[in-house]
Amino acid sequence: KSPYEWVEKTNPEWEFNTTSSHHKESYRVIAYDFGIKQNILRRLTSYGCKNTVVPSTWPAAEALKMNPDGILFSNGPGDPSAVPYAVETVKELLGKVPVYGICMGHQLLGQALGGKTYKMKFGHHGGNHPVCNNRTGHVEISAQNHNYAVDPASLPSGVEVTHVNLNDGSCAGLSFPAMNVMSLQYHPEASPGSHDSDNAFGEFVELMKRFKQST
Ligand SMILES: NC(=O)CC[C@H](N)C(=O)O
Repeated sequence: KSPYEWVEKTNPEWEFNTTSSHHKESYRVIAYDFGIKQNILRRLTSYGCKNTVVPSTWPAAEALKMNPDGILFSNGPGDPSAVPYAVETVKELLGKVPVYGICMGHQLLGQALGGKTYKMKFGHHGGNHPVCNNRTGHVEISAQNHNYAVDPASLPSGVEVTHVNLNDGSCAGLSFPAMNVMSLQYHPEASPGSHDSDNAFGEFVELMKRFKQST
């Protein structure tokens, strides 16, 4: 119900990505909690971020007063088109600081950028969904758990589909460089894995770094 700090990293015994701790700078992340998975917070912390979790209803203006280097919109259950208050909050934050959406957060970002979401026939559930990372051309095996998706055809120009689910061609990730936006429809933080997309947290750190250097 009120903001709190998160300081726990992935347990060193279970750390699988030896490069995550190479990020020298520490960035301040405000994480909007729509039903947040603790492992998202552990991965952000392992990548050197200092995280404050805020309730889903936290006003955008209050979040900005906390001087974030970046904002995370978390996963969460239910129909993303049924939470217009959250889309409004995301809209207010767009362009102000780098943002990263995971699952529900990705769907809220899609709507805030002008797109629409739809209910999938069966949804994606399980730990073995192949996703094409269009930027690298690599296939990443991913853990997924969603019943709704962003319709790429509804997105305005400038918004890039960065990841595609290879089972059905649906949108699995977005980027809008003009506003320092990145998002994934699935779970890069999945524990026990797959860990193929873990580096997305590193990309978020790089986004925050570039933004900080440019301001
Ligand atoms: N894991 C999630 O965040 C789920 C996203 C969304 N509520 C869906 O079912 O599509």
